[in-house]
Amino acid sequence: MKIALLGYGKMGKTIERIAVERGHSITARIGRQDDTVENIKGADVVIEFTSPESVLDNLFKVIPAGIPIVCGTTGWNEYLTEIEELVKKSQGSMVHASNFSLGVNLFFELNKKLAQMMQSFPEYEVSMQEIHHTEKKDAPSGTAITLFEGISEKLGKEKWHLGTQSEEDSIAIDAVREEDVKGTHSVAYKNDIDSIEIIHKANTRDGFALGSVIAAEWIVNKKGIFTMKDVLGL
Ligand SMILES: NC(=O)C1=CN([C@@H]2O[C@H](COP(=O)(O)OP(=O)(O)OC[C@H]3O[C@@H](n4cnc5c(N)ncnc54)[C@H](O)[C@@H]3O)[C@@H](O)[C@H]2O)C=CC1
Ligand SMILES: O=C(O)C1=N[C@H](C(=O)O)C[C@H](O)C1
Repeated sequence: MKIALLGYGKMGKTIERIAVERGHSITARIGRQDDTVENIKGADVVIEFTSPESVLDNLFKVIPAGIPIVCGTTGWNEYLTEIEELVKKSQGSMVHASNFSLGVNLFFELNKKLAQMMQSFPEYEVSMQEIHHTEKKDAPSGTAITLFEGISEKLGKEKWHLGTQSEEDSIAIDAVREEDVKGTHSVAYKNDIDSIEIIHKANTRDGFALGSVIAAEWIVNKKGIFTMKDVLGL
C-alpha cells in the first residue's frame, strides 16, 4: 500500500517505521509548508497526525480529494458532525480515533463496564487523570475525553472540568504535563473508605502507530466514517 504521511513529527516518524516493517511504501512526508493536495496524489491512503490548529484544514483538503484518510490528531471533537457531513457529501472514507492503540481501545471498553457497575454505588466519586509530555498542545487529551464520554453515558455526568476539585454533575480531569511521558490515563472511584482505580500506560508510541497502520489497511476500499472500535470489531 502507498501511504502519504500528513504530519512528520513524533507520530509521523514512528508510523513510517512501522508501515515499512509491514511492507508498505511511503509516497510523501508532508510538513507544514507543503502543498498537501498535490503531494497526496498517487497515495492509497493518507495518515494524518498534525496539530489541533491544522487538522480541520487538512480534512477539508483530503476528504474531497477522494483518498481515504486515517486521522489521529486530537482536539477537534466539536467539529465531528461537520466532518461526518463532509465525508457523506464527498462519499469519502475516514477512520478517526482519539487513540489508535489496541490497549487503550480495550481500556475504553473496560472503562464503560466499570462505569456501568458503579451506577448502583453513588457513594464513590469518579475522577480522572491524564499525564503527557510537555509538548502536548491540547488538554485534556483526546483519550481522556473519550473515557469521559464512556462514563458520562452510564453515570449521567454531563460535563468535565480541568483540575482536581469536585463539582456537582461534572467529572474532574487532572491534566498533568511531564517530560517524555508517552500517555498515561487513569479513572478512579473514591470515597473515604477505599479507592478503585484502572490505569493504562503507553510505554512507547508504537501502539498508536501500529493501530493507525492497521486502520489504513482496513479503510482502503470502504466508504464512510469509522472509528478504531469498528476496525477492531469491539
Ligand atoms: N490518536 C492517537 O492514537 C494519537 C494521537 N496523537 C495526536 O496526534 C497529533 C500529533 O502528535 P505528534 O506527532 O506527537 O506531534 P508533533 O508535534 O511531534 O508532530 C506534528 C507534526 O505535524 C506538523 N504539522 C502541523 N501542521 C501541519 C500541516 N498543516 N500539514 C502538515 N504537517 C503539519 C508539525 O510541523 C509537526 O512536525 C496530536 O494532536 C496528538 O494529540 C498522538 C499520539 C497518538
Ligand atoms: O499527544 C499525544 O502524545 C497523545 N495524544 C493522544 C490523546 O490526546 O489522547 C493519544 C495519546 O495519549 C498520545
